Amino acid sequence: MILSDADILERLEAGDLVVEPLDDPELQIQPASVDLRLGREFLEFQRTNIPCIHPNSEREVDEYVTETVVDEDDDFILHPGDFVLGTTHERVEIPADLIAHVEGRSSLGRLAVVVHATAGLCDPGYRGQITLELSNLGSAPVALTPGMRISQLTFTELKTAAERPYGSERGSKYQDQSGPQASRIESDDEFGGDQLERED
Ligand SMILES: Nc1ccn([C@H]2C[C@H](O)[C@@H](COP(=O)(O)OP(=O)(O)OP(=O)(O)O)O2)c(=O)n1
Repeated sequence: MILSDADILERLEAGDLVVEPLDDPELQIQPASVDLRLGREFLEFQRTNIPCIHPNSEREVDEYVTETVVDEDDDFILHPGDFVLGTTHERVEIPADLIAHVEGRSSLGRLAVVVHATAGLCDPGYRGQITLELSNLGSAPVALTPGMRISQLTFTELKTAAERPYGSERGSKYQDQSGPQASRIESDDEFGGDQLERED
């Protein structure tokens, strides 16, 4: 069951679902979602000198990203074909019996701005700001202003609460993240290993 505006308000008031700061609830709480605003920090991939990213190489991913913090009242220009990581201004706490989905806003979609290129799921138990995978599929640069409503979060009730919510056991490498976080896929091994053993 997807939470409606009344359900969302009830859970926010109960305090187990957290979206903060929620400065303008009347504007931000939509019929069945909460609009989240764009933060000021961005991570951009270098355009040159990247032979190839090896996801499993220790910290290699970090070497190829540079951080930009947009000044107050300034914009971040997202050029056609760009892929950058941004962040929501709000931090969230998702209780063990809900799962949240990061969705785009139609008004930005109509400008060809995508807010999550691939992954849009916030696990039960997740706490932190949400890293946005921003891309511009159009042919004109688009100015993104920190503080603008950039994405919306929907909440779905689980049939039963997660027994091992995000943060409680292995994995959970993005728990309590603040600002945009580059991929930490290289620590997958440490957290259980994704590589299949070779059969000789
Ligand atoms: N666009 C998104 C999507 C998710 N998350 C946060 C909330 C999720 O609960 C957490 C982990 O997401 P995934 O489970 O999709 O990521 P991984 O499987 O790579 O990480 P882990 O191994 O920690 O589960 O990251 C985020 O900040 N931005």
